[in-house]
Amino acid sequence: MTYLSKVREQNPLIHNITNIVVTNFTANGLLALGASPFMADSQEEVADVAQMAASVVLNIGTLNEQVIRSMILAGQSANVHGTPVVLDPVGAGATSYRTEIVQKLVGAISLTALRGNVAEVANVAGEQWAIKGVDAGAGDGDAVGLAQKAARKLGCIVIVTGKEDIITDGVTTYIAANGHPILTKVTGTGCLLSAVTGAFLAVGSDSPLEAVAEAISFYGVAAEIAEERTRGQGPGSFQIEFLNQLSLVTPDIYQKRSLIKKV
Ligand SMILES: Nc1ncnc2c1ncn2[C@@H]1O[C@H](COP(=O)(O)OP(=O)(O)O)[C@@H](O)[C@H]1O
Ligand SMILES: Cc1ncsc1CCOP(=O)(O)O
Ligand SMILES: [Mg+2]
Repeated sequence: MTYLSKVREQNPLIHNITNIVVTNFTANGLLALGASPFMADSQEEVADVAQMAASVVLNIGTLNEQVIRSMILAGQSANVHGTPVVLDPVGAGATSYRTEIVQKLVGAISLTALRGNVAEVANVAGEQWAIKGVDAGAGDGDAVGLAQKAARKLGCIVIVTGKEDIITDGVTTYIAANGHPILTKVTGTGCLLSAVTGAFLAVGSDSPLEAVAEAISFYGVAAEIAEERTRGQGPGSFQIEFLNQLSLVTPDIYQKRSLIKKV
């Protein structure tokens, strides 16, 4: 059985503390997938929401001091209850504030997975890489080596996304090749992927690395099909069709199209 079918069967509750740019898109993407989104960031309730959730996804896209406190409360509540925690370090390294806050979060919370572009993951792991705002800058270093090093250093699964996606726990590494560059023309596709990773982890406690690898590969397959169906129409049509495909891609279609390999 695929983790995709488990997500659709179990409809896991995903607690998101995310940014103001992508909140609606993330909630709709999780619903399309078959998960149950809960966006909650008040300090007064985040520990309770994290306790009832099957997974907690923290995203630093639009930070403020209140939200940081909420992330720590939610993350620690998840840790106490053995609930997976995913961190998306949006823009880490773009400003010294973001760099400092990410270090505070990784010091206070035990992460299950970290998902970012190569520049963000490099910054979290204390390595050098160019960054441009919330996007990875130019760079042609060893992304696989960087991901593995980051996973070992942080003690969690690391997902580095880009043209190809790298998924590693520092020992076993997968490379996923599905996807399409048009994903970079829709804001929040990285953020939604971090939330989708949370949904697969929620049903994948038997084998978290394989659940994450499937999440990433599935997402790329859905994007490819959406692009094929909206070719020439631009990112707006793609965005809508992508949501459709998150709900329509079956385990069978996924398995036929998935291009993922262990390296
Ligand atoms: N050049 C590319 N070709 C194909 N897919 C891409 C490309 N760049 C990014 N993606 C895909 O876009 C999604 C978001 O990744 P990315 O752009 O790295 O994250 P972020 O938006 O957080 O910077 C992932 O599914 C990734 O595989
Ligand atoms: C544009 C922007 N600015 C702050 S958060 C954000 C969204 C980033 O989303 P993603 O990393 O998924 O492209
Ligand atoms: Mg991002």
